[in-house]
Amino acid sequence: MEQQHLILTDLSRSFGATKAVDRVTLDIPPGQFVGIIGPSGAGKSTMLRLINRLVEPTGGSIHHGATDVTALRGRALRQWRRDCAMIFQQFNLIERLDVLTNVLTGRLAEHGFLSSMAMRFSDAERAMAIQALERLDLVPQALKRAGALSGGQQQRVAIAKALLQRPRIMLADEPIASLDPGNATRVMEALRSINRDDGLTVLVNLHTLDTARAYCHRIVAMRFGRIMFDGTPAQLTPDVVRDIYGSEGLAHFDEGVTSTAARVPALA
Ligand SMILES: Nc1ncnc2c1ncn2[C@@H]1O[C@H](COP(=O)(O)OP(=O)(O)OP(=O)(O)O)[C@@H](O)[C@H]1O
Repeated sequence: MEQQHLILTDLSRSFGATKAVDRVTLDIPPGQFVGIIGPSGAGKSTMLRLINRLVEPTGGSIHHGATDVTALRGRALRQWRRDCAMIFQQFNLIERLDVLTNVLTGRLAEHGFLSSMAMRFSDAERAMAIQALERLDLVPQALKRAGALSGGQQQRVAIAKALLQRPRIMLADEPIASLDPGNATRVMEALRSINRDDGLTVLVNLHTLDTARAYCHRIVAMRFGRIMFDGTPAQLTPDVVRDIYGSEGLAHFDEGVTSTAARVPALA
């Protein structure tokens, strides 16, 4: 069951004349930690949204094992969205609710309409939520208002909430872009732990090459909607980086192979 590859074949999405994702083909084995890098507007976000069907493709296909993800409808589509949890740069928590309740909302997809409205959760679900908070070092914050937490803590709450879906794939769209380095490290460590300990496949969009190098088994670089590079961190040499970001982008990098925390500017 867990041995299913996620396979994108000629996956495309246009917005008017813009080819946001342009014939992307990727085979992602289960349990891989994949970093997606590339300049602003390269199509990274659209690709993750295509995978969990927040955005519909204009061409190509997505398969998970034998399942044609692009054809899923109704209940099967809802199940797919549970299988691939998504976390966002802006956390997407309900700030006025406490942390524990926010984490429990990760279970709402399993509930009927009425019990969702009443936010009624079982003891087993509460135990799951507390276990997730323990893993993410957030038990002391459990009864605090989510909006009162630091950005890094809020992102860890978002990860705990995502874990309550019991996903098989974790999609993370620039999860550390608005965090300071210390909090960014804790969030990346949390993603690494669920990848290693739970065997979840992780696909994470990143703006910083050094983070991608430090955490990912595989780096996929996009530009103009296309894949420019697909390989290991060691294969991502300065020449390859120049191809991905162009010479303008490269000027922001330390020429050493272990560059850089600089955000790469948009390339026209
Ligand atoms: N809903 C939309 N409507 C119109 N154009 C869109 C939409 N979503 C994305 N695009 C365009 O598609 C292209 C790819 O955008 P996308 O957000 O996927 O890139 P990205 O690599 O994630 O960029 P960033 O790093 O800045 O988030 C861009 O040109 C963007 O303007």
